[in-house]
Amino acid sequence: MKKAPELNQTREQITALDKELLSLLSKRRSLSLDVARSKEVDVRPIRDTKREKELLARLVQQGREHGLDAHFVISLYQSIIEDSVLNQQAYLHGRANPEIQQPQSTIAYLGARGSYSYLAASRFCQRRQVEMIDLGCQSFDEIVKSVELGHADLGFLPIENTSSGSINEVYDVLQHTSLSIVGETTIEVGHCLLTKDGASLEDIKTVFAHPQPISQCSHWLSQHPKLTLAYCSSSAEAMQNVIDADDNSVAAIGSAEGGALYQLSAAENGLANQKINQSRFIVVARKVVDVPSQLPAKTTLIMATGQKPGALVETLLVLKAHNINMSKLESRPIPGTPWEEMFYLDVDANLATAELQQALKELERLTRFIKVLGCYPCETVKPTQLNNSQLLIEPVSSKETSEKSNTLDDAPKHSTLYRQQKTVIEVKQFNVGKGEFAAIKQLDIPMANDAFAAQVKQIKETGYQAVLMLNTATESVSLSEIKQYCHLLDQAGLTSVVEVNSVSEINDTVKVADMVYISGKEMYNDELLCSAGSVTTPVLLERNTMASTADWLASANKILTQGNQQLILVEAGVRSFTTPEQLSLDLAGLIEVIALSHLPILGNTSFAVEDNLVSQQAKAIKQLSASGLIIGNKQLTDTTQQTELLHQLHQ
Ligand SMILES: C=C(O[C@@H]1C=C(C(=O)O)C=C[C@H]1O)C(=O)O
Repeated sequence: MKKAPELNQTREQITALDKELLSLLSKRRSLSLDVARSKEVDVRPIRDTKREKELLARLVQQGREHGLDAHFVISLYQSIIEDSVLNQQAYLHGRANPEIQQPQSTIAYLGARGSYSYLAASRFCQRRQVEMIDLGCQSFDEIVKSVELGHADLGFLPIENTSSGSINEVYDVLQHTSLSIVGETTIEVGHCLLTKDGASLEDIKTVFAHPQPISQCSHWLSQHPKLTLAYCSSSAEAMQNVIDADDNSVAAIGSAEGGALYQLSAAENGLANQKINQSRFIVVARKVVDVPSQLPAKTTLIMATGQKPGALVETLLVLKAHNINMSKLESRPIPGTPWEEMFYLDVDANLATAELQQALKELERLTRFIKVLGCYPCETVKPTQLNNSQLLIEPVSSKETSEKSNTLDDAPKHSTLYRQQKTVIEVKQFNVGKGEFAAIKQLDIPMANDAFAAQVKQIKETGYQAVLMLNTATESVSLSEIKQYCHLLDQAGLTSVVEVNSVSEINDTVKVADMVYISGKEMYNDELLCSAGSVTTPVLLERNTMASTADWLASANKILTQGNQQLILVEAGVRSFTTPEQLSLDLAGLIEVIALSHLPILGNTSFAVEDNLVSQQAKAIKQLSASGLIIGNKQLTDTTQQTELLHQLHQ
C-alpha cells in the first residue's frame, strides 16, 4: 500500500496553492478593472451576460476535464463574477462622481466596530479603495444628523432584511431628511452565538442582542426557551457586554467576523430563520450623485397620493405606461395625519432618463407630495445561470409556446383565458414555464445521511434539477431530518421537493423545503389544498388516479384562489378499463390540460414498470410540450441509460 503523505507537508502545499489562487484572483480583478476602463471609453454596459454564459460553459467543460463538478465551478465563478461586476460599477461610479471618491471618508453607522453596519460600511469602502474613518452612532437619527451637519461624509442605514423585512424606523427617518441616497450595499448576515473562552451553548444563560437579530433568529430562540434575552442598541454593544461580563454564562448574537474583532468565538452558527439571511443598506450623503448610463440604476421616491379609491393604482399605471419596473413598494404612516400613508417606491430606472423624468412629471399631477430620495447604482448582481443544454455543451433548442390572447376575468384561475402568459416557476436550479425541460428524481425517505448524500451526488451528475422526497415509513419523518436532507440537496445544487399529507406537515415543511408535493390521494383534501394556497412556497399537485381532468383542475383552482400562484400540475397516470390494476399515462388528458392551462405540467412516470416504457413515456411527455418529468426511485437504475435519456430530453 502507498504510504500516506505527511499531513504537515500536504498542508504546506495547500497553503502555497491557496496563496497562488489569491494572487491569480487579484490579477483577474485588475484585468476586470481594465475592462471597465475600456467600457468607460466605448460607453458599453458593465454587465455582459452573453460573455458570462460563454465563459461559464467553457469553464464547466474545462472543470470536468479536471474532475471538478459543474455545480462547484458555476457557484465559484458566480461569486467571482459578482465581485468583478461590483468592482467595475464602483470604479465607473467613482469616476463620474469624484467627490465621493476621496482617499478618506468619515462614515456614520450604527453601533461600534464589529456591528453589521460596520461590516457593510467597510465592505463598501474597500471596494472603492477609500480609507474609512468610522463614526459609530447610537441611533438612526444620530447617523442622519452626523451627515447633515458635516461630521460624516456618508451614512449607512439598514433598510431591509430577508428574514425580518423592512426596517420601519429607517423609512421614517427618510421622510424628514435633506440627505440623498447615493448607494446601496447588501451583506450576508450570518448570525452566530458568540461566546468567550470557548464557552458552549450549555453554559449560556443570557443572550445579548439587538432587536433585529432577535426577530431574524426567532425560530432558533424559540427552540431554546431557557435562554434569557437582553436587548441592546447594536450587535457591537451585545459583544462588548459579553467581554465585560464576569463569567462565561453570557453570549451575544452577531457575525463571526464581528466576533473575531472582540476575540469571541462562534459556539453555534446558522441561527437565522432564513437560509439566505441578507441585509440591504442604503448610503446617504449631502449631495446627489450621477449614475453613468452603463450602470444598472435604481431610484427611490416617496409620495403621498390623494385619499380616493384607486389613487395608488393610478400612480402605478404611470410607471407601467413608461415601462418602468417597480422593485419595491412600502407604506408608512405620515406623522400627525392618522390613517394617511406615505409610499416608498424603488424603481429600476436612472433619474437622468427621459422616461423617468416624464413619469415624474405625470406623478406630480396625481400626488399630494412627491420627492426623489436618490438615484444610485443597483448592487444586486443576479447570477447568470446556464440552461441544461449549455451545461451539457449542446446547442439550445428554442421552443415557442402558443398563447391565446383573449382574457376573461371570470374564467377559472388555472386557464389560459384567465392568464395568457405561461406561469414561470424558478427555484434555484429548477425552472419551468420558460421552455426548458425539467427533470426531478424521486427518493424514498427516511434514509441514512451518508446513503442520501451519495445518491444525491449521483442524481446531480446524471442531470436532474430537483429531488422529490416521499415518505415511505409508517410514522412521519421528523422535521429536523427533512431539514438535513434539504440542506444536503441545497449543497449539491439541487432543489428540494417534499411530500405533505396534512395541514401541520405543510406548515412545517415550507420552512425547510424549496417546494411541496401533494400526491393524488390528497387531491380531494380541501383543507390541505386551502393551506397549500396560503403559503408562498411553490406547490406540485398530482392528479388522483381516478380523477377526471375537470376534478384535477378544480383542485388546482382551490389552491390558486387562496393566493399562491406558484402551482405545478403533475400527471401521474390513470386507471384504465382494460387493466385496472395497472396505471396508464393519459396522453389525451395531458394534451387537453396543456392547451387549457397556463400552469406548468410535469409527467410522473414512476408508475411505469419497465425501464423501456419509462424512456418512451418520458419522450412522449416532452413531445407534448409538458414542462418536465418525475422519474421514480426504482426506475432507470442504469446510470448511463438515465444520463442519456436526460441528455436527449434536455436538447
Ligand atoms: C469583465 C467583464 O465584465 C463583466 C464581468 C465579467 C467577468 O468577470 O468575467 C464578464 C462579463 C461582464 O458581465 C467583461 O465584459 O469581460
